[in-house]
Amino acid sequence: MLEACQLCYAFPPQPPLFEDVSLRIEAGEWVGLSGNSGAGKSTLGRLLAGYDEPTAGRIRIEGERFSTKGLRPVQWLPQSPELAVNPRWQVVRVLNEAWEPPEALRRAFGIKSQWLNRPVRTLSGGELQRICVLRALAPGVRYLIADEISTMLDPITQLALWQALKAEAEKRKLGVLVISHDAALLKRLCQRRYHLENARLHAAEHHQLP
Ligand SMILES: Nc1ncnc2c1ncn2[C@@H]1O[C@H](COP(=O)(O)OP(=O)(O)OP(=O)(O)O)[C@@H](O)[C@H]1O
Repeated sequence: MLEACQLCYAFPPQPPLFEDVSLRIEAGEWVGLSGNSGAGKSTLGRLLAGYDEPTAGRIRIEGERFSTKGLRPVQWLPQSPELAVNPRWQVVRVLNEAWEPPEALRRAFGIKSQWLNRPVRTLSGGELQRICVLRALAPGVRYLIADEISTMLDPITQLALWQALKAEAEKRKLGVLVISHDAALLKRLCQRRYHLENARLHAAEHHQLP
């Protein structure tokens, strides 16, 4: 289980973004996170992945601290994938940075072989997002923070991405935190949902998958 206990965080001199924020994600569980723009969802995602330190509170996997050196067990997938890659690298180098995804998985994520030898900067945002999602599924990764990852995709590609990710996450018992403004998407994908508001996390009503 990925567990965050009583997290506090602020960007001084702004008022605290979080006060006593706690959440847990079980292995294999999909949890939703909503909140108004600026509420702090991405900041929370970065804290969970270990990119920043909370000013108070703790983040543990199975009760243990985890290393943020090398491959992170918690992967944060940001809304803007171009910020997470070296634009001069070829697509294949980015995709294979932590592991070599098999061809069947490349197909499942809609990644075309003809992209592989192109420079990353020549991909569209939606194409690059799929590369980054598959790159993050390296063995050893246990939790994903999917931060608005499908916003830039058309509805059909969006559905295909979530289906591919769902299938792979189930196979590997990955826990996933889906951050989105799309309430219908969160209801469809997530067993439990939280809403971030006024520095606190509120549990939304329980929702069974259809
Ligand atoms: N490095 C920083 N320095 C100062 N303020 C920051 C920094 N990063 C984020 N903020 C501020 O913290 C607040 C929360 O930002 P964050 O990106 O976490 O919000 P969000 O809920 O993900 O928003 P959105 O839905 O618009 O993506 C915002 O008011 C933002 O301007």
